[in-house]
Amino acid sequence: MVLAELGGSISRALQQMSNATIIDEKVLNECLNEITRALLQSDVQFKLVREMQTNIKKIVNLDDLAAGHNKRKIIQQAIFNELCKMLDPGKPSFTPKKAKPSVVMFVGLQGSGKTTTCTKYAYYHQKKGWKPALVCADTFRAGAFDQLKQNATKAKIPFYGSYMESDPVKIAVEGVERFKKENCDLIIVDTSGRHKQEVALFEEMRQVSEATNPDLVIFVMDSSIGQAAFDQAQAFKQSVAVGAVIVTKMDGHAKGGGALSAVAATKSPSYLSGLVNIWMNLKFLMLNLSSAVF
Ligand SMILES: Nc1nc2c(ncn2[C@@H]2O[C@H](COP(=O)(O)OP(=O)(O)OP(=O)(O)O)[C@@H](O)[C@H]2O)c(=O)[nH]1
Repeated sequence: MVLAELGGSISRALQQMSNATIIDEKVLNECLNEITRALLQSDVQFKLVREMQTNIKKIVNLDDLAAGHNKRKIIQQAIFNELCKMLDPGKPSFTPKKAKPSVVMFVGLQGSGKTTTCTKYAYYHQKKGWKPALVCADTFRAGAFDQLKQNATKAKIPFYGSYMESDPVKIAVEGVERFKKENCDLIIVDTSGRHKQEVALFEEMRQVSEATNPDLVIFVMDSSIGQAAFDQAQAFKQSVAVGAVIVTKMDGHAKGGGALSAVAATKSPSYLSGLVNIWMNLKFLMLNLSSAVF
């Protein structure tokens, strides 16, 4: 079930509950069962779903609610709060400020969507008045620089990279320095894809991070890996200071809920709570960057 469908199922369950003439235990249970089913179909961890159900039942004690209380509203609010709690790491993520240079480094598994998302992120901020720039520190994948260059050119965003240099640390430092001198206020460093078992590549990522001292490290994750995202997110978090998570490919995958809840479980301060907004804005870019991006 993709996220839009999950949203639809939850709304329908709440609507059915609201339409009931009398709100009793049976109606509440039916509504919770419907939501539980939808969350499990979206691959959300069973433990989280069960916790959510238990918490709502504790908050909404129908026997104790005196006549006159708006039971529908109380149930809706409790469900809303518990769903938000599932994705809320409890810490805000770093927010770049205009006219003050910020360095944002993108990390993640191979093919998770880092380069694509870097450009969307840069474009999104450019539209909001920032002066972004892109640095390609991916020296591992042939064609990575060309891909970033192509995307950046279409989006009219300055970029830096090299066909000759094989040291990503050197490229990242040079790019960041150059764009700081050019007064760019959002310098985005794209890195190679890597897996937690690739120790040398993890060390390289740590070095890029140490040399560029990013204000924010964004872990980009492909939603199709579902709950397996937890181990990977933990591994990245242990090597570099992951400060936000962007989940990609939510447009066509049934495991989006699993990926979201798994990443939330790592308690990274994240974009998760603002994900839908960011996603809507990024979708706009996809239309504009045409088939080169997708
Ligand atoms: N459907 C869909 N495809 C996406 C999305 N984000 C990226 N892709 C596609 O996924 C593929 C990999 O994306 P890249 O941006 O190259 O991934 P990457 O993480 O930079 O790849 P590496 O540098 O090799 O690790 C490309 O074909 C993208 O067009 C998304 O949100 N939805």
